[in-house]
Amino acid sequence: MRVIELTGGSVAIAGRPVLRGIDLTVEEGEFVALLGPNGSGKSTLVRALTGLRSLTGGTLTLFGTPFADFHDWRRVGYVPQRPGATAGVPASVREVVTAGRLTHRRLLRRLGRDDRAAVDRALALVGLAGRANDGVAQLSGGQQQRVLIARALAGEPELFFLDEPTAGVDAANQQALADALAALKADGATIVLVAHELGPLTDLVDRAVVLRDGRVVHDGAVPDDALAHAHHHQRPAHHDHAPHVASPLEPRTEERR
Ligand SMILES: Nc1ncnc2c1ncn2[C@@H]1O[C@H](COP(=O)(O)OP(=O)(O)OP(=O)(O)O)[C@@H](O)[C@H]1O
Repeated sequence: MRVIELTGGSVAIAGRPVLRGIDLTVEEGEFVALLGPNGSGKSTLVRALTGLRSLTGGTLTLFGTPFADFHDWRRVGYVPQRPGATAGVPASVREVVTAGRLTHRRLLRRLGRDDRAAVDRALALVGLAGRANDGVAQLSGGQQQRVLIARALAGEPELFFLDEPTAGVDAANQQALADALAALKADGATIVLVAHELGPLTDLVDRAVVLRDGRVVHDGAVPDDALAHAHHHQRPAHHDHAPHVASPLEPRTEERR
């Protein structure tokens, strides 16, 4: 099944073209790496694919459904860019991860056995089962990133977007992430991941799509320069104002509005 089909996808921000006619198809079970220099449009593409940013041109179908008719966001998980989003939040690791179940619960229904099992599985997948009752603020940046990944995993997504989950994350945490994504992939999930260098994720990647200046300049094997060595990665200022991660306790549905 074709999970993502974007044809001629364009986005302009404040009149400036940021994505210019992107064609991208992703099949069920594929692991696609989105690569490209700073400002090439990777995050904007992920936001467009998750409905956080409207396309100004082109057509998009998700799971074979035209975007305008697609409402099954429970099937989609998203881990935004911006490590440290959990810093200073007085919540336990388990509480943050449990927030990932909100779209599965009816309003005011208490957590059920399925919810708790999914939370436990997600915590185990990212290797944080032993830290469930610790405050998130006590964890390192890399571990906090894993908490956000576990929160998205708790929703048991079939299509999973991660925006630079390895940026600024140490080797041990990168390996933990690679293990979690390998397990998710083995379960048949479709994964789209933004990265600068792939490091321990390299072997999981089926296809690399490279953006430059809002266009796809490569779609195929992973290019050599993306394999391991670090690029100097300057985070542009606009990421400090990312509108969609006000709090890790915010339900995913609200992140999408
Ligand atoms: N909210 C915004 N307001 C204004 N310009 C924006 C906004 N979001 C993105 N842009 C611009 O769109 C272009 C693409 O940005 P985007 O974040 O998608 O690139 P990226 O490839 O993800 O870069 P990075 O690797 O730095 O995250 C950049 O020139 C950026 O400045």
